[in-house]
This record gives sequence, C-alpha cells and structure tokens, in this order.
Amino acid sequence: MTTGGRAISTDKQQDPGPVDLNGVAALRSVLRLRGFRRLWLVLAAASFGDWIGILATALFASAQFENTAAQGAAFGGTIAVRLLPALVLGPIAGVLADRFDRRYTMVIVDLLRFVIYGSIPLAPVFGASPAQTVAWATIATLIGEAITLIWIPAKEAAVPNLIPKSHIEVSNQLTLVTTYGITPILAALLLSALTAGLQQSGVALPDWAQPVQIALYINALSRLATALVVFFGIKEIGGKSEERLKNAAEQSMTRQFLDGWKYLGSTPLVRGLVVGIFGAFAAGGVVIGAARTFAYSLGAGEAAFSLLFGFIFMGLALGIGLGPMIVKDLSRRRWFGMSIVLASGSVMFLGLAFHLSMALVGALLVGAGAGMAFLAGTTLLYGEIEDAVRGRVFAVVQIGVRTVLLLAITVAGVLVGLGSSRRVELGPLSFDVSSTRVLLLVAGAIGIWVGIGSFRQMDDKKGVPVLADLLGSLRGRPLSPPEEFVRSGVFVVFEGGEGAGKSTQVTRLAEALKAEGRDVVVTREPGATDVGARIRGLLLNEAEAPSARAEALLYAADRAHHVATVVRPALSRGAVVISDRYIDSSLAYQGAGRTLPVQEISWLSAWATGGLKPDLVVLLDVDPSVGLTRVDARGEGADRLESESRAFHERVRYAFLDLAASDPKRYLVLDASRPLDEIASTVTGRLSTLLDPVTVP
Ligand SMILES: Nc1ncnc2c1ncn2[C@@H]1O[C@H](COP(=O)(O)OP(=O)(O)O)[C@@H](O)[C@H]1O
Ligand SMILES: Cc1cn([C@H]2C[C@H](O)[C@@H](COP(=O)(O)OP(=O)(O)O)O2)c(=O)[nH]c1=O
Repeated sequence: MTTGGRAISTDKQQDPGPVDLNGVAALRSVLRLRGFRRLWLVLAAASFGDWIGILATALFASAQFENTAAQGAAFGGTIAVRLLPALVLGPIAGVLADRFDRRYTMVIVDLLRFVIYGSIPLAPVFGASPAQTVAWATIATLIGEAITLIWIPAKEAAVPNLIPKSHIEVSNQLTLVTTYGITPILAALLLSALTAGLQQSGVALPDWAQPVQIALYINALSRLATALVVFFGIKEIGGKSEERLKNAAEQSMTRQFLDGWKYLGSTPLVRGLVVGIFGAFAAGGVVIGAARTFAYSLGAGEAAFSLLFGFIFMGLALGIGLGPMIVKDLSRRRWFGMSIVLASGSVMFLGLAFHLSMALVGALLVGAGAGMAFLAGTTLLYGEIEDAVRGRVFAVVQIGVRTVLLLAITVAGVLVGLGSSRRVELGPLSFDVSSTRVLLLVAGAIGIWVGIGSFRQMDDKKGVPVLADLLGSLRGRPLSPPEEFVRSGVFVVFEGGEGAGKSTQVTRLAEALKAEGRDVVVTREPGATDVGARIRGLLLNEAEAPSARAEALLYAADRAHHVATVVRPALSRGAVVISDRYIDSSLAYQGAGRTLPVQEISWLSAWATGGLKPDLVVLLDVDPSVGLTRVDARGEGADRLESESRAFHERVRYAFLDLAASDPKRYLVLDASRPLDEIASTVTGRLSTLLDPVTVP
C-alpha cells in the first residue's frame, strides 16, 4: 500500500503494537487510539441518527394519513426510497471518494444532510398539506440517501488510514456491534420513551415539536455533530497519498471510474470478496423474503416469525463478537469463505427443518455465519485494498449489497407467493413440502457454491488441508503452508523439562534403531550445527542474559539453520531423525516460561522451520524438582534456564502437557520417573508402528 502522503498517518505515536489475541485486551488497546475513539463517536452518532431517522420518517409519513391502507403505503414507500438512489448515484460516489479530500467530502455531505433532514419535520409548520408533507419527506429522504452514498465510500476509504492494520479487526467488531446492535435499540427506545412520556404527562406540545418530529430533529443534529467532529477532531481523514494525488491530477473522472472496474475484475482477492459478499446478502435476502411463509409452515405463525428473526440477530451478534476469539489465527481469507459456506449450509438446514427448534438452530447459525463473513469481509476490505482505489471498491460493495438485497427479498417474496405446499407424512413425522423450502434449499446451495468459489479465488494457503487448518486454528495452532520437499524419513522429537532423561532416551532409541540397520541421525536443539553451537553459547553461557524476545529469536535462528542443514536433508534421504528438543521447547520455555504470547512463538517457529512438524513427539514428563535434582547430581553446574525459578519450571511442565493434550495422536506422553528401560521399550514399541519394516538389501 502506498501511504507516502504527508497527511496519512496511522497515529503511529500511539500505536500500541500488535494486538494480542485476548479479546478484552485487544479492545482496550484499540480504544487507546485517539483517532479511533473519535471515529467511533462519529459512527455511533451517525448510525443513531440513521436508525432514529428511519423509524421516525416512516412513522411521520404514515401519521399524515387517517386510513390504514394509505398509512401502509406511506410507510413502505419511504423505506423503499432509501434503497433506490444507490443505483443512480452509487457508481460515481466511489470516484469522488478517491479523487477529493475525504474529510471535506464527509463534512459537506453531513452539513447538507443536517439541513435536508431538519426540513422534514418543519414542512407542516410551513402549512404543507399531509400529501405535500409526505411528498417532501419522500423527496428529502431520497436526496439525503443519495448524498449518503457519497459519504459512505469516503468514510470507508478513510478508516484504514486511521487505524494500524493489526487493530482493524477489533475496531470493526466494535463499530459493527455499535451500528447494528446498540444504536438501533437505543433509537427505538428513545423514540418510544418520547412518545409514551409525552402521552402520559398530558403536556400539549406545539405542532412542530411532536415526539416523532423531535426524533427527526435529533437525526438532523447528529449530522451536524458528525460534521463538526470530523472537521475539527479527525483532521487525519483528509490525508491524500501521493498515488491518489497523482491519479487525480492525471486521470479524468471517467478514466478513474473505468480503472476502478478494471481493478475489481483483475484482482482475485477483491473479486472473491465482492462475489462472496453479494452471495451472502442474496442468501440473506431470500431468508428475509421467505421468512414469514416459512414461519407459518412450521405451524407457529407470527410468534415463530419474530423468534426466527431474533435468533438470526443473536447469531449475527455472536458471530461478530466471538468469532475472532473462536477461530483465533485462522487465515481471514479462508475464514471469509468458510463463513459464507456456514451461513449457506444453515439456510439449507432451515429448508429441511421440520420443527421450530431445528429452525431456530438454523437461524442462529445463519446469523453467525453471516456475521463472521461480514466481519472478515470488512476487515479484508479495510486491510488489503490499496488506499488509491478503496473508495471505488467500497462504492461497488455498497451499491451491490443494496441492489442484491432488494432483488432477493422481492424475488423470494414473489416466488413464495406463487407456490403451493403439500403435506408429506413420513411415519410419525409430517411436514410441508412447500415452494418456500425448495427456495431455501436452492438459495443455500447457490450460497455454498459462491462461498467455495470465493474461497478458491482468495485462498492464501493453497495446499494446506482446509479442515485440518480450521481445527488447528480452533485449537490455537493454525497450519502454515509447509515448504515443499520430498520427505521419506521419519522425524521423532523428545521433549520434556530439565533432567527428564531426554538425552538418555535419545541415545537408547538411536542404538536400538541402528541395531536394526536403519539410517539414524541423532541431533538436538540448540546447538547441533556450528552456527548453532555459537548461538547456544550466546543463549546459555554469556554473562549478559539476552532479553526474552532476543532469546526467542535466537532459539528460532538456531532451529531454522538446524532444520535447513541437518533435519530436512536427512529426512529427504529417508533417515530416521531423532532430535533432543524442537518447537515445543520454545512454546513451553519462551511462551509459558517467559510468558511471551504463545501464538507468536508458534508462528515464529513455523516460519523458521517452513512448517516442518515432527511425526512423533515423545514427552518425558517429570516433576521439576525430580528433574533438577538429577541435573544437580551430574555436578556440571546449572545453565541459565536450569537456574530459573520453580514456578518457571512448573509453567514449562504444564505447557508441554497442554500441547500434548491438544494433539494426542502426535504425542507419546511418558512418566519420566519410571525406570529407564521401561521408558525405552515403550518408545521403541511406539516407533515400530511408525516405521516400515527394515528391508535388508
Ligand atoms: N528414568 C530415569 N530414572 C532415573 N534417572 C534417570 C532416568 N532417565 C535419566 N536419568 C538420569 O537423569 C540425568 C539427566 O538425564 P538426561 O538424559 O541428561 O536428561 P535431559 O537430557 O532431559 O536433561 C542423567 O544423570 C540420567 O542418568
Ligand atoms: C530448544 C530450546 C531449548 N530451550 C532451553 C531448554 C534448556 O534449558 C536449554 C538447553 O537445552 P538442553 O540442550 O536440553 O540442555 P541440557 O542438555 O543441559 O539438558 O535450552 C529453550 O528455552 N527454548 C528452546 O526452543
């Protein structure tokens, strides 16, 4: 990304460094960014205004009529109007956001909206008839919405420049929850409190200050507030990268418009994202369009309908709020595709549900999948799209989303209306086979197809098995694409605390295997190579102790060289490689022992080794006091780590045991206080299941 421009800064002075995985800590860390706090305020005010505006405008319009049919039409009309302008103005909005100063763009639009929205409740005061008032409400909403389409891409394109990349996901979580969870509820509460409060108090208010009008004034004022905060408080938004300045100077608007489409078509990540987002919204639209009929088909009527919606929303909140904590370090590109598949699969499941409880589970999962896809999608859009084209990409996304959603809802509504349903009796079960269910199944299937398609387009870990990667990530250990090499040998690692008996057992095993006539390479970390021996000296024998991070890097450096020059060549030629310590020692000593983030140590080692994992880890588990006594008995004096505290060694021990528990197939955990021979024979026994029988040449 080109961010050479003077004004584009990511608040570097305040960048608190990488976010660690702990949700609350990450949240606190992003809230420490001044730029983000103000932005959050702006977004909260804007969306509060939006929601109260949507509710109040619709109520206001319908309140102008006495009869219910006209009321309904007025209510629906103003809402539909909010979706239409996307088609007209959307395409150029992105160009504007990429071409002009984003701060001024936002401020001007907000001032205009302040005036326009403010004028809606004032129309009757100036003597407009009900029909005229509704007409003005409609026109004003239309204009307001149209210019909002310019505001959104400008805002979306500016956000990533205010937040360090490592914080984008958390900030998205926070703003999404605020926009779709907190503010609509607050808006609805405020509106009903206003109405109820005034009715009860019996105070007669003037025409221009009825509750709904007050709500509309609040909407208008929220725009004024956001304009002021953006103008005075978040000057950084105006930043122009050199590339953006250059493009604006050299290219016509038409050219920039066409270039935007070219970029979309030629970048697999963006293509995958856009198609995926549209697919997800189409599936969502179908569910919304079919929901009412579907709810009735479950025999539970209106209550089921509300419940289904409630569950979808709950799922959304769970997906956005907890998703990242659940999938941890899973590739966000993969997560996006997987979430769409989850949401779509759940739509199919809905289509098959014959009991309300099943449908509720389905609805919850639809919501969770959609929420996670939404979060992963926006995070990728923010984090991986260049500043210079971001406005246009976001414009396409917002127009597309609105159009797809509207179309899907309408088409689903029509199709559901057309079909009839038939009751099927299957033993004790009986359920309706209706056009609604068929529609859900088809929509779900298409969604899965789209999800897989966008997964393929943007996969950043080609060749890494999908399910294993997902499961690994859930356990906190995502797979990284292994470096390709032909491996015919077997890699065995011994791990454990000090004095557990690793060296002893390594020697025993090597002797046993050599006696069978096998090619055996015995090695260890740290210090198996010349480079490694010098690193080992730095680590364990220097007077000056390396700092925790330096220590982690030195162990990783030793490991990288060791794997490249000793382990891989031996495995390629088909040898059995037995190593005294490997990655788990770093996870246990530097991670748990020194309390560095284990995820980061894991990633560091995975990078150092090109993803090489052992076939078997023999963990010799021993009480640290027993192990350290054995080491003392050797009488060689304690090295740096051996002389660490008792608590340190306890943490190391439990870290080893945790690692083993998370991947039982790969580990052989043995009680190291057992007699030497007993341990040795268990190890050889286990190894014989891993090794091919020796063929005597
Ligand atoms: N199972 C065992 N029971 C009792 N003593 C043992 C056992 N295994 C090893 N030892 C002794 O403990 C000491 C440390 O063993 P060693 O193999 O060097 O451990 P490590 O390599 O894990 O530090 C050695 O003196 C060794 O003879
Ligand atoms: C491989 C590795 C070892 N260590 C530590 C554990 C040991 O205390 C020390 C040296 O390991 P080791 O060679 O097993 O020591 P000894 O032969 O004296 O038993 O290095 C780490 O902290 N991180 C690592 O990644």
